[in-house]
Amino acid sequence: MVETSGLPARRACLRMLDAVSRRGDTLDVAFEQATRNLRPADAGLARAIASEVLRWLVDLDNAIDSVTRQPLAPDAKARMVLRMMLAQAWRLGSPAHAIVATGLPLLTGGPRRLTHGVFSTLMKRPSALGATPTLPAEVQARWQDAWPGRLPFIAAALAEPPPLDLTLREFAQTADWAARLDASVLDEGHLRLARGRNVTDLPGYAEGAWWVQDIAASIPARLLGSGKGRSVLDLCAAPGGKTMQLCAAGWKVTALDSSARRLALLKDNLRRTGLAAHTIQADARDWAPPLDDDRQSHGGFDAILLDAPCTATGTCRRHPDVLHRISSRQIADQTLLQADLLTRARQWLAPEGTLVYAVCSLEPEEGEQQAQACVSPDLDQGLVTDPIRAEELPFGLEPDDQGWVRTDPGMLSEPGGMDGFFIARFKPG
Ligand SMILES: C[S@@+](CC[C@H](N)C(=O)[O-])C[C@H]1O[C@@H](n2cnc3c(N)ncnc32)[C@H](O)[C@@H]1O
Repeated sequence: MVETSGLPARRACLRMLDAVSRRGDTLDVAFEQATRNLRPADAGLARAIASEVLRWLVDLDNAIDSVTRQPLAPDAKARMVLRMMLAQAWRLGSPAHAIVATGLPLLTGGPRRLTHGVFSTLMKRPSALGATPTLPAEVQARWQDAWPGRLPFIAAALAEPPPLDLTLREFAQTADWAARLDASVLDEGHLRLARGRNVTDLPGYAEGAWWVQDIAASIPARLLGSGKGRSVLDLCAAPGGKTMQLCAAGWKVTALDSSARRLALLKDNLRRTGLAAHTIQADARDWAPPLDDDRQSHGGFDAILLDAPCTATGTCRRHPDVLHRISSRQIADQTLLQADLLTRARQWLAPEGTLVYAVCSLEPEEGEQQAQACVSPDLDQGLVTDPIRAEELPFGLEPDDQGWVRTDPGMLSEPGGMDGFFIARFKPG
């Protein structure tokens, strides 16, 4: 049977949204599974529709509910298909006839007439989407509590997918690569390109002259400065954005990660960029550095970068699934893991060493509260803050009163925003 062109992309999109909303999968995992057999253009379209649905889900639902007499069940297939149809009309500018032709066939045996009726009614009205997406109630409550003054800016930043940021292997070539890539310079060694460009087709990709990395994600490794052959442990390293920064800055890098799949990506990245690190697949909670020749102790690393696993809510612009998947339970689970990893990292630091802790999360439990616990005077092997200075940060960002850094997606809004990160730097106390 010949399928309507464009239908495979919509089927894959529906599968992705199902995996995120029912199974709690990340959008990345759902994408990989649902688009395995699709042409790249169809896979890209499936992801674009799914991302817009997740970004605007509350507003799309409000529009749907405004024209149905009986609200559709929250998990009804017809509701998900309508969300996809409306996102294509209002966000991607697809023509209504194509949306109907590729939307209704997804509802075999389902309420096609009702779905068509709801869509047609809404198409006679102006778009129901404002300038800023409405956040899910739980997220709104959490962030209102944590960042009352910043919440409107964070929500506004969610309206559009982010631009494409690159970190360069050779900082000295910043101006050359900006010209070759038609990019703007965000900082020395960091470029920003308009979104929508195919990464692997860009000049410099094949020879590993750069890698994709949001400007906020580039800050933690920069705070360790130049390595000059000293040793650094990149404790949760894959897929290796920060490992590559550290290698390029002259550190002797040990890159550890528990995920074999992600560590394989890290190794591919090192091969492509011609950089070298010692890689280890291990759970950091079961691992210990090998002992020195005298077999008495490990002398400790000159630096440790702990870019800890987290809820990743700071990446909500590129991963809008976090708005719907992350609840207080996941925050609590990640917080325990981070505290464990911090306890171990502390023990592996040389007496004059530096530890940078980072999370791409907007939840204070994973950021400020972890840092506060690290500098508690009650701790054996406690740490003290090594305050981050304003001149170490790009774009006029300022550290807070404690010498820590908090970024959010509403910052740097003029050139297109940045991910939300918490970053602190410590020394042995
Ligand atoms: C935020 S990501 C790291 C991103 C990476 N630093 C980069 O810049 O590309 C967190 C990583 O922690 C790893 N991870 C999670 N739990 C771990 C554990 N117990 N031990 C070691 N690695 C772990 C995950 O596999 C994931 O790759």
